[in-house]
Amino acid sequence: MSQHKKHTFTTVLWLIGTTKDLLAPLALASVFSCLTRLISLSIYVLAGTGLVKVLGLHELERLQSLGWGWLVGLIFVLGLAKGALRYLEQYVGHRVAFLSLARLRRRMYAAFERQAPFSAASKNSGSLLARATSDIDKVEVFFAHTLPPAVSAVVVSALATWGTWIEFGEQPALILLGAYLLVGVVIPAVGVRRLRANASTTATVRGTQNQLFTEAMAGVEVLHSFHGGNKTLQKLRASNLEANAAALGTGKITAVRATLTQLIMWGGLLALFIVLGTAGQLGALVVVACAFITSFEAVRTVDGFILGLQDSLASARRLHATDTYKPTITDPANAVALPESGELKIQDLGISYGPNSVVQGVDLQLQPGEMVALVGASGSGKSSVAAALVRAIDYTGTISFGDVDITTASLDELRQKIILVSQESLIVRGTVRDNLLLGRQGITDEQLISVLEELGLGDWLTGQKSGLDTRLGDRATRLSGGQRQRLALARALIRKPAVLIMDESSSALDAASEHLVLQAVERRRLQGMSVVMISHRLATAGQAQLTMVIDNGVVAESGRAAELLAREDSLFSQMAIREVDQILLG
Ligand SMILES: Nc1ncnc2c1ncn2[C@@H]1O[C@H](COP(=O)(O)OP(=O)(O)OP(=O)(O)O)[C@@H](O)[C@H]1O
Repeated sequence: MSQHKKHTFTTVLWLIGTTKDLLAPLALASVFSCLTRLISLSIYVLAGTGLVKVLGLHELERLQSLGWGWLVGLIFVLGLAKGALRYLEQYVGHRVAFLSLARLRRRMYAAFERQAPFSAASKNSGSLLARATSDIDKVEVFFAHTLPPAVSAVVVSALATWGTWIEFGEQPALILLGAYLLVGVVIPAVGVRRLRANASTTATVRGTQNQLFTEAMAGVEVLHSFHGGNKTLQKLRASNLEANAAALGTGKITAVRATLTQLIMWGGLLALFIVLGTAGQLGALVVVACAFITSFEAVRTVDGFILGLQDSLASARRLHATDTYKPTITDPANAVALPESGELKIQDLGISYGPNSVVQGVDLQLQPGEMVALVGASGSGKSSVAAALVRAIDYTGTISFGDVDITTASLDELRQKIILVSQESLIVRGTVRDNLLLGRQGITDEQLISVLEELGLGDWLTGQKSGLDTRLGDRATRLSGGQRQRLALARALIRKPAVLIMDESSSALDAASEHLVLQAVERRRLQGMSVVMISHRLATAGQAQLTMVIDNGVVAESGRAAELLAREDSLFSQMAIREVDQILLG
C-alpha cells in the first residue's frame, strides 16, 4: 500500500473511530438511500411497462399481464414510499453528520487546549483557525454524502444488471454492467491525483487566508500606521491566484469527467438499441432503457462525491494530525497534590528552543511572602524562566513548590497555585464578570468589585451602565492597554495564587496606576503570597527581597537591590545609571 493510501486509510479509520456509535444510524441512512433508489428504479420500469402497453409491443408477456389498475396503483404507492424514505434518509444522514461534527469540534477544542499555550501559539494561527472551523465543516461530506450513495450505487447497479440478465438475457445485462463500471470506477479515477493535489492546495490556501484575515483584523491599526495593508493585500492576491489555479485545474478535470459520463450513458443506450432494437425487441428496449437511465444516475453520483471526498479527506487529514499531536507537556499519570503554600525552588534550570539554549544553571529559593525581581536586558531569558514556572515550556533541572516537583502535579492545580500574568492580556468575548471568572465558580460580585477597585478600575466600572455585565471583547467597549492589564491582574488576584508571576504585566500603566497595582500585590505578599516580578522598571526591584540580574540566560548577580546598587561596577548599577540618564537627558 502506498504511503498516501496508508495515510488515507488511517484518517478514515480515525474519523470512524471518533464517531463509532454513529455507525448504526449511518448504516440505516444507507439502507434508506438504497431503498429510495430501488423504488425509483421500479417506478421507471413500471412506467416503461405502461409505455409498452400503450404502444402495444406484445413481446413482454409477463409485464404485459399487469393490469392498468395495478400498474397505476403500484406507481402511486411506490411514489409515496419513495417520498417517505427520502425524508428518512435525509433526516438520519444529516443527523449523523451534524452529531459527528459537534463531536469533532469538541475533540478539536480539547486538542488545541492540550497544546496550549505555547505550542499552539507558535503554530500557524490561521491554519489552526481553518482546522477549527472550515475543515470540520468539510468533513460533513464524509458522513452525509459518502457511505449512503456509495452503498446504493453498488446495490442498485447490481440489481439492475441481475434483473436485466434474468428478464432479457446476457447481452443487455453486460452493456449495463460495462457502463456502470466505466462510470463508477474508471471515471472517478480520471485525474484523481491532480484533484487530490488541488484539494490539498485549496486547504492550505484557506489556512493562509484565514491567517491573513486574523492578523489583519487583530492588527488593523498597526497595518494602517505602517502601510502594511498593501502587503497583506498582495499576499491575499498571491494566495487567491494559487487558489484560482487549483480551482481551474479541478474545473477542467470535472468538465472532462462530465463529458465522458454523458458519452458513456448515450453509448450505453445506443448499444442497447443495437442489441435489442435490431432484434425487434422494442418492448424490452423501452423497459431496459428506463432501468438503465435511473440506475445510471445512482452510479453517476459516485463521481460527484469522490470530488467532495478528496476535499473532505484533505481536511480530515489535518484534523487527524492535530488530534494525534502529542504535546510534550502533559499531566502525570498519578498527580501529587501541591501544598497550599511552600517554598518555590528552582535548581539548575535550563531552557532551550530547539538547538538554542537560552537559559542555563538558574537557581532560586523563594519563601512564602517573598518577592524576587528578575531584571536584565531584553532577550536575556526572563520570560522563559517565568514560562517554565507554570510548565508552559519544557525545561531541564528541577522546579519544586513546597518540596513537590511541579512535573508530578496536575497542570490544572499547578496553574491555580502559580499564576503567570504576562504583558499580553487576553480579553475574551463576554462580560467583565466572564472575563474575570473565566469559568471559575464561588467568587461573589462583591469580591470582584473589590479587587477592581483596589487596582484603580472602580471609577471605570461605575461609569459603565451595566457594571460587571458590561460586554467586552468587541469594539463596543474598547479597553485601554492599561485597563486590559489591570483586568488580567484582577483575574489572577481573585484566584488567590500562592505564587504570582508578573511578567511586564504593569508595563502599560502610568506611575499612579502602577503604584496602586504594586500596593495590591504588596498587601497579598504580606499575607504570604510569593511574587516573581519581571519588569524593565528597576524601581519595582526596590520592593523585592531578592533581585536577580539575568544576563544571556545566566544569573549574573543577585542580592537586595540596595546592595547591588552600592557596588558601582555591578550590572544592576549600570542599568540603573542608564535609566536615570534617560530621565535626565531625555
Ligand atoms: N517560542 C520561542 N521560540 C524560539 N525562541 C524563543 C521563544 N521565546 C523566546 N525565545 C528566545 O529566547 C530568548 C529569551 O527570550 P525571553 O522572552 O525569555 O527574554 P526576556 O528576557 O523575557 O526578554 P524581554 O525582556 O524582551 O521580554 C530570546 O533570544 C528569544 O528570542
